[in-house]
Amino acid sequence: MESIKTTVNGWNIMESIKTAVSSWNIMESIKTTVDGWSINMDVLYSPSSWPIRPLSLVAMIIPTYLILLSIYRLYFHPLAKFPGPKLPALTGLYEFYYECILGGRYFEEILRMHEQYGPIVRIRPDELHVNDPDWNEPFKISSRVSKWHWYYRAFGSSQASFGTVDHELHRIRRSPQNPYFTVAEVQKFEPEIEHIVGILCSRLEEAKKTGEPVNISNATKSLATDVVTEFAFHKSYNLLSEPDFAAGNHNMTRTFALVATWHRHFGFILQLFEAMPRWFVALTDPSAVAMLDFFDDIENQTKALIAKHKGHTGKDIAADIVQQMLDSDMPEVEKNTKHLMLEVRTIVAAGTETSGNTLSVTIFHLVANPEKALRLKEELLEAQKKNHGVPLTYQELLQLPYLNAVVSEGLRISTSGAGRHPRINPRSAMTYKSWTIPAGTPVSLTQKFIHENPTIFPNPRSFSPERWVNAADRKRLEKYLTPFGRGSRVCVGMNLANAEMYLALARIFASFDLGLYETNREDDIDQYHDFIKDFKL
Ligand code: HEM
Repeated sequence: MESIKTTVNGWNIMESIKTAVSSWNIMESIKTTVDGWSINMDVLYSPSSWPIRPLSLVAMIIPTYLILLSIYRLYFHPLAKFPGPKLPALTGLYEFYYECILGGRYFEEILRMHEQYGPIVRIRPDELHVNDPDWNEPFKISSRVSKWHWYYRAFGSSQASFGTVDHELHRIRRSPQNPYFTVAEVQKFEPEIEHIVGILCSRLEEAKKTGEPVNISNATKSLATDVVTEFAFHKSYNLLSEPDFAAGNHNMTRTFALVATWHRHFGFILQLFEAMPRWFVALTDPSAVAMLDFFDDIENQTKALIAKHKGHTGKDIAADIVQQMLDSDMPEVEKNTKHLMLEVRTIVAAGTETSGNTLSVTIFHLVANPEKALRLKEELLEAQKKNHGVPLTYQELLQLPYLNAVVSEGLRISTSGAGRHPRINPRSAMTYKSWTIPAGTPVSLTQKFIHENPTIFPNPRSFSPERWVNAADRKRLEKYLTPFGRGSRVCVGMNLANAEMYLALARIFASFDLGLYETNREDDIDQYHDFIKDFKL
């Protein structure tokens, strides 16, 4: 055996291997670099038995490694003492099956685990989930928690505020956007929302004349897309004018949710899609092409706006979200085209299916409960009459108790983001009851579970605006109604989403009597998939 000269961090690797396989021939030495370390590594092989010896070494090492890893995860891992089934504690493949193979359905399995093991459960080898509506520690702003990169990379936006991991960096990226999304800014935008809602109403009017059914889900998602694109960069995509309400675009968003889940697990799927020729992507899924076209379009819009604002130094009211970020005190390094483009893409993507889905689910429940739709209509018409026939503004609509109750109940029952929201405290341990969650552990909560908790919201599957009408009840329940998330990562677009909801519901239900057409709750409304994949597949 030749001499071996390999030392990394003082540990003589090859000396150890030599001892272990001293009967083997060592024939060759190659020079390789690992993490910047130059290592003279001798390659082990026996020419007479190649490749049997290396293969048998691999065949020996892999099972040994897996057995040791399993023992570690089950008995010695810092999370080993937490309750939960053995399989998800052993391997992330358990979650992979529910998320990637079944398409975002792990939330149902997590709920089942809680039913069996209690309020805190180990749902992956390295992740805990808590189902307790009163536990807010990971969302307290003072906790300065991070997001979990592995989970949020699914959305391909770790450079945008949504997917930014670190709390402090998130503050730097988010603060410049906040002034653009205030209640006051949204109120200024009210005429544009009115205009876009008007387009939807005229499409409904046409359908009333022709008797054609309207796919309200695609219609409301088009409305949300038109509103958010008009709001962000004053160029409505005008999907409401598409004959089929741009059904392909909305399929594309659902495709994205599935691609995103695979991307979370493998980390390269989105880049792979982006690098593939379009014709090849079309072979796998035509709606994925639409997704890539959408990415390109947002990139082009952002570049055009950057060019338009070049040289502008004003700190006055921003003309669009790109100018808002360019004019802000955000460090220059954050103002590069890629970062701005990812922010715009995230804002548009986050503001379409969410608002559209909430609106269509709310409309469904009103139409499925005609007495509630009638109560809403009467409230709206009465208020309008008192206002001398002039339709109420957003601010005036906010004063209507039943409409308020309908919006709250719609937000509760739709919970358009069904997925979990993992947070990490990298600095210190978190405490849940008698449990100490080690620093650095991803711990998740799922808003949908709180919104459907029968002790807080009795009969949670029933659409009941009435539970919000009494002021004392509303005060007690509002604490648990957090469809827009919590803490420093709360939805930046919530004021816009609220304005859309109030204005669209008010105009639609004051003017139309809708009925259901080939729609049932089980197949068309209930949420079977994580995040935005709302329909049963
Ligand atoms: C009913 C409609 C909406 C719902 C239910 C909703 C829900 C949420 C939730 C739950 C989060 C937090 C996610 C997390 O913690 O991981 C969030 C964040 C976000 N939402 Fe919304 N959203 C809605 C509408 C909108 C709209 C209209 C926009 C854009 C105008 C928008 C843009 C965003 C962005 C950019 C974030 C990331 C915020 C950050 O981390 O700084 N959302 N949304």
